Amino acid sequence: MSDKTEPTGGESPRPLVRLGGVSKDYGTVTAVPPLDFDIAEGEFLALLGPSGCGKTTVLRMIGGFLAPTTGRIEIDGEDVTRLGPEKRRTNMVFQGYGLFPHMSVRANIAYGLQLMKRPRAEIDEKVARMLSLVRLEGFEDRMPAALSGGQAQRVALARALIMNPAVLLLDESLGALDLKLRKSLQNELREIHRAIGGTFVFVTHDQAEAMALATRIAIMKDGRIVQHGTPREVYEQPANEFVADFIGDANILRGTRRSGEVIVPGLSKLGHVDGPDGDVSIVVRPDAVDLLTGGETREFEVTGTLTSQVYYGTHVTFTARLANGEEMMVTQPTPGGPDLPEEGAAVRLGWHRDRCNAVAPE
Ligand SMILES: Nc1ncnc2c1ncn2[C@@H]1O[C@H](COP(=O)(O)OP(=O)(O)OP(=O)(O)O)[C@@H](O)[C@H]1O
Repeated sequence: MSDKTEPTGGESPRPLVRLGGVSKDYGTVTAVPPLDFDIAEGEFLALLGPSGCGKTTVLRMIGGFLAPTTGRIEIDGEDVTRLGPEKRRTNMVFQGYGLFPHMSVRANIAYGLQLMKRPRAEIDEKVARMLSLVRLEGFEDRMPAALSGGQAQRVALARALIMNPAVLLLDESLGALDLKLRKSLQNELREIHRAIGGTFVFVTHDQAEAMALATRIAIMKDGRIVQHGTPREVYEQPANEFVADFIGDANILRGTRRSGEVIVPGLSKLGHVDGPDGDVSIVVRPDAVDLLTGGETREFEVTGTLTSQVYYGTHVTFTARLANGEEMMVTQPTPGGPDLPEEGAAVRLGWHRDRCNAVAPE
């Protein structure tokens, strides 16, 4: 898997941000080894990965808050590698929002245009437009201390967007909010992205948030982008065990493949999936596994003992201990028919070949 996005032809969107061999060392520690990556105009890109994987470092280099150790950054065809944040057509929303506490909502939002000495009428008109975009009409005279977390976040967003940046950078900016507010702001952010058609780059370690917001997700590990694609692509076709495990829940069965047959120690012959001989891991999502109660068969099947069962109303989750001692997670829509098997019952589980992936083991 390459971490380079090559334009594939006339139809692919124009790259707006181009990172060419961009790396960052902190002293003797390489946080980001040389990275080649393009961000297309209009996309909502999530940089996703565990703590310390280098996502904030990449975001800050794009924004001009950190100078790369090597490489070149282009925005809209312009080499910005040596330009500071104020000279770039980027704008960053920080996690703590960074609102000026002694200024009203209106003054906070107007600040950038005021610095540029734009005419009063233009500022008033744009502030009004922003207040409407982030649904804060009527809040213009409030001071930041009198705002909720979600309102402060929206002011920070308006303050960044009023500058009409080519790229809006968001640094875990929903991180400080409670779950319910986060969800409603995720919806708003998505709507705002759609309404203005801008290019957003968002840093998060929360895979559910990345799935909810992004048009494309770049998954990072140890400073490298290990896979990028739409939320659906990275969920359904993870490139390796790390991605499978990081995005959603995954059952991972490690074994070997000979002439396409996958053999997992302790289990009988598992199934067939084309590919080269050698070590292989089969990744299957809990929602792809079926509990086989009748005579039905699947291309992949295992047997085990039901160890737990949780009823969630819309769906049920099971855990089964397989013959090799490993656990398998299963999620099923709540069946309307017969009773569910009891804990301790022998179960047969199976899935279709096109619902699993063979990936290289870690
Ligand atoms: N100023 C610094 N000096 C030395 N090392 C640093 C510095 N800033 C970051 N690092 C290291 O560089 C690596 C990448 O850090 P970075 O903040 O980009 O990760 P991250 O993925 O954004 O993590 P988090 O989600 O925890 O913010 C980490 O190992 C971190 O410890």
